[in-house]
Parts: sequence; structure tokens; C-alpha cells
Amino acid sequence: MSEVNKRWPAPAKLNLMLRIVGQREDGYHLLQTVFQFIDLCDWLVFRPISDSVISLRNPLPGVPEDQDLTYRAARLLKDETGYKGGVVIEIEKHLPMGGGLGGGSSDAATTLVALNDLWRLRLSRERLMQLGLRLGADVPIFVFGHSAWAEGVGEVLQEIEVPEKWVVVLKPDCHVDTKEIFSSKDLTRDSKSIKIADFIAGQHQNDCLDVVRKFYPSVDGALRELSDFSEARLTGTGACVFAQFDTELAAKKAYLSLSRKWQSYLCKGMNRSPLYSSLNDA
Ligand SMILES: C[C@](O)(CO)[C@H](O)COP(=O)(O)OP(=O)(O)OC[C@H]1O[C@@H](n2ccc(N)nc2=O)[C@H](O)[C@@H]1O
Ligand SMILES: Nc1ncnc2c1ncn2[C@@H]1O[C@H](COP(=O)(O)OP(=O)(O)OP(=O)(O)O)[C@@H](O)[C@H]1O
Repeated sequence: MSEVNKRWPAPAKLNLMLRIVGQREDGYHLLQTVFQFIDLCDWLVFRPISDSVISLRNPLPGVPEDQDLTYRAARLLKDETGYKGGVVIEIEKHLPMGGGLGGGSSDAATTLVALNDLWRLRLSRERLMQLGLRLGADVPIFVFGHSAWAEGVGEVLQEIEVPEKWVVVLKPDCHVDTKEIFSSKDLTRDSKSIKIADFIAGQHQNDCLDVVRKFYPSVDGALRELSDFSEARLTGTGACVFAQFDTELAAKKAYLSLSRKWQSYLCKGMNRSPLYSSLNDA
């Protein structure tokens, strides 16, 4: 496929567990979390141009162009490498904002990886991850591109294989601001660290859950209804909640029942990000 019209995927992520084990001087929290992608994506098209201009063909409602994470990622690459050209970016948005699915972060990561390729910058994945961290704590995992056990603020990543189960995601009708949750006085910040084996044995807690369900009753409601079908969990700081299923049939049954009332998605877990399959097609 010609590069000009190539559509690059920006997948969503789930936090299959999320523990807050401390807090840094700068206020960022130290986490233990397990990231896995799902096959629900934003799609981006990049058209390189010779002018030193970065522009969005279809800016997102409510997000000033120069605040968009794709714009900021392109800007960061130009500033870091001195690249003289520009790009026109088109975003096909599917990931709900404020959903805990990492939509903006994933868009930023896809922009870093795609422009590194299209602009022939030849930066390493490690360098792109370092740059990604400057855009947000959730950006490195999307550049890393594989399911991971994460520590630090979310940038210390160890590749792991997690069962790729069917997933039903519900999006309650609210936008949860990540900063608001992490700033809450009620937030647990001193969970003890666990090992990967503890997670595999079933330790799935999300330390943001109590605060989010207290302040967002619609998240609480979605969790209760989803838990009728399977273990219901919160991803990130929400608002989205999810449940995993061993079979497509069981997932479809839950999805068809719940989608009458909730914005919902029937997805499949993915250990390898579709972004890198797409890169190999370049
Ligand atoms: C909750 C998660 O989605 C789990 O993957 C991430 O930790 C959040 O990642 P993110 O949305 O990219 O977060 P950022 O945009 O970097 O930070 C938004 C705000 O969340 C808080 N924040 C974020 C990550 C972190 N480890 N500790 C924090 O305290 C900070 O107040 C920060 O100002
Ligand atoms: N391209 C973009 N897509 C989505 N949000 C964007 C984008 N650019 C900037 N933003 C802003 O960033 C905010 C957070 O975006 P994002 O979708 O990553 O949060 P989220 O879905 O809650 O994921 P998480 O909190 O797990 O990182 C949005 O509410 C929006 O204001």
C-alpha cells in the first residue's frame, strides 16, 4: 500500500491490574500494572509535506490543535531531530476520551513510530519511548508495542505473555480525568508490591477503583451489571470497565445483553500491538 494513504493503528490498552505502591517527589505515582492491548483502535493517516508545518485535517472537538497529542508528538520529533519538513495528520477517532483506554497516548505513540519511519529519522524504539514519556505516562507502552508488566510511573516495562481473551468493555456516560483521581485524598497510595506470579494467581485489584466508583455512580453501575457475567474490572482511572471471557460465545452473550443500555465494545486481547504489524507493511 502506498505510504501516503496508509492507515496506521493506535490500539487501546487495558490495565489488567493496577497497584499504586508509592509517590515521587514530583507527585507522579509509582505503579505496578499489567498492560495488554485490545483490537479497538484509532486510525491515523500521515501525509508528509516539505513545509515545516504540522497540521491536523480534522482537529478533535474540544482539543486545541497544538494541544492534541499527535500534534505534540510530531512537534517533539521535529524539535529533537531538527527535521525540516512537516506533516498533515488525519485522525479517525474510535477510542472514547477519558475512558482509561489510553486513546490520546496511543495516538501520540503511533505518531512517533509512523513519522520516525516516514521521515526516515532512524531513532531507536528506546529513544522513541523516552520521548513518549515526555508526552505522558501511558505513551511508552504503546511505543514498546507488547503486553508488559510495568513499574515506575508506567515506563519500566518487562514483556510478558498474557492469555488473549475475549473482552467486553463498557463506557459509562462520563469522562474521568486521570489527574483528578490521582489527586484524591482517598486514593490508596501504599499498596505492597507483588510479583508477576501473584498477578497470574489472580491478584487483579485496581487501587483507583474505590475512588472512581465513589465519585462516578455510572461507573459503579456499569461494574455491577458487568459483574453478572464475569469478573468486572476498571481500566486505568476509568471511566471504562471491562470483563474477560474464555470463549467468544460467552463474550457475545454478555455484549448483546449489556449493549442495550451501555456504550459497549466486543474486543479481543492482543499481546502484540497491531502498530508493529503495520510498520512491517511499510
Ligand atoms: C492511569 C494510567 O492510565 C494507567 O496506565 C496511567 O498511569 C495514566 O497515564 P496518562 O493518562 O498518560 O497520565 P499523564 O497524562 O502522564 O498524567 C496525567 C496526570 O495523572 C497523574 N499521574 C499519572 C501517572 C502516574 N504514574 N502518576 C500520576 O500521578 C499526574 O497527576 C498527571 O499530571
Ligand atoms: N489525539 C487525542 N485523542 C484523545 N485525547 C486527546 C488527544 N489529544 C489530546 N487529548 C486530550 O488528552 C486527554 C486524555 O486522553 P486519553 O484518551 O489518553 O485519556 P484516557 O482515555 O483517559 O486514557 P488514560 O487515562 O488511560 O491514558 C483527553 O481527554 C483529551 O483532552
